[in-house]
Amino acid sequence: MNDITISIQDKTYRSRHVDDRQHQAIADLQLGVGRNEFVCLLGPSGCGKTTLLNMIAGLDSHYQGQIRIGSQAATAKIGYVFQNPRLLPWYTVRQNIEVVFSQTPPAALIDALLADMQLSDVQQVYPERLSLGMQRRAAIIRAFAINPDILLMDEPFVSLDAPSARQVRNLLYSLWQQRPHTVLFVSHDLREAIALADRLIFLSPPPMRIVSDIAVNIPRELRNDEAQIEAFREHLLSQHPAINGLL
Ligand SMILES: Nc1ncnc2c1ncn2[C@@H]1O[C@H](COP(=O)(O)OP(=O)(O)OP(=O)(O)O)[C@@H](O)[C@H]1O
Repeated sequence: MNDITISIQDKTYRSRHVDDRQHQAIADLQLGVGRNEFVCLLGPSGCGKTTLLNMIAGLDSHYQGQIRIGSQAATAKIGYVFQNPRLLPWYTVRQNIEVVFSQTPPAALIDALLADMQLSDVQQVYPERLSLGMQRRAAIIRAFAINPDILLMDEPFVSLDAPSARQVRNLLYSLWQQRPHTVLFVSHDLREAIALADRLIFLSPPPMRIVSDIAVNIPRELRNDEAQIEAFREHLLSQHPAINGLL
């Protein structure tokens, strides 16, 4: 059974300016995501990936179509990790996680997540003193802490150097294996997407549609093995040459 069922007939941005220009961002997009599936969305810059995540998160309801999360869309809990970590500078790392709870924050869970993401030692530090990689890890903890029905991640490793991106990616992957969640993850990096995903969804330039939907069959214990990732990538690109133009 799908955890997310997306059926968008049309998402058009209408300019409020006098010339009333329109931009059709999404047309006829159908996508189902299974429970605890990790799905990566890949497509050219500006194709509409963030637009789609915002629609799933309920931040944008101006479209024709339906997005169903679990059995009842209205009460779904959404965790959203943005491109920018968006930590509050006047709160410590721990307070930035606790702030998402309207009632008493679950201290033991937060302790465990801080340990899993290797941030226990800096939990009382303010974000400006952290590296960008650490800030990203704190943002990931904040999203996991609410135990969301759906976890949306919009290029959460963008602008990290390669070793930091690899470290955060590996920590995220082991966190997700311990605490499975349904994830929609936007990436521009095919190797990163192959290392993380159960499925890769390749998207067209606007109006955005699904071009290819490809299962990644590399066993979980081999996702750290760069040779495996590279071999899968080369095979994928040779079988689906059109994908080259979408990255
Ligand atoms: N509020 C808006 N009004 C008008 N057009 C918009 C608005 N927001 C986004 N767009 C346009 O919709 C298209 C899709 O934008 P979106 O940010 O969703 O793309 P994206 O695939 O996430 O891009 P990137 O990979 O660069 O982050 C772009 O052409 C963008 O200019």
